[in-house]
Amino acid sequence: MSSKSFWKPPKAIRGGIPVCFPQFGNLGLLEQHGFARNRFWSLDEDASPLPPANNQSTVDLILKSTEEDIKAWPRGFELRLRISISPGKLTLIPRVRNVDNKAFSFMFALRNYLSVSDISEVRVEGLETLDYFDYLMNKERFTEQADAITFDGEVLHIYSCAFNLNISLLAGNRSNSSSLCF
Ligand SMILES: O=P(O)(O)OC[C@H]1O[C@@H](O)[C@H](O)[C@@H](O)[C@@H]1O
Repeated sequence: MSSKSFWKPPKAIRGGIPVCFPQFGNLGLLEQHGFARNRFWSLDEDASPLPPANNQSTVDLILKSTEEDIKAWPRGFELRLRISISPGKLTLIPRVRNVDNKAFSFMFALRNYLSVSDISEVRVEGLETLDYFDYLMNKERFTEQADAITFDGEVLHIYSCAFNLNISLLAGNRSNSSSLCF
């Protein structure tokens, strides 16, 4: 967590991996990025069986709709998050269960912060040819042309169809790189 982050409820702290649910950003009537990141989650006592452990430690968390949530968003849900850690790898597996008596749609995102020592040395690879909306340019749509994105100011792009991607964040040299798989 950055030393510049401070937590002043009801605003969420900026850092870690905020879980955006059931709304992303301000694309709805709820608070920014939905309420899930501002709730206390519980340990999931009823988690589905684990796949064979491969040198990894796992914790299962759950968030269930409360009466307060239902007033703002009238759907019955269970949101589960399995967090697994093994050497050099962090895996998060979210699952949403509808416990309502009707179908509902929702938005979900893991909006992770990454700590870098010098932003001018960072390159993000793996987004070439994807379409994106540039939120600093009136949400205009563009197609990514660059084989690597670098940063000399604020960048706020929302990429579409960024699934099954292996995005590399390179800071300085390749031995410092991280891969993000979606
Ligand atoms: O500060 P928050 O609520 O965690 O949001 C972080 C960012 O989330 C993005 O989705 C918004 O487009 C940004 O404007 C915002 O700064």
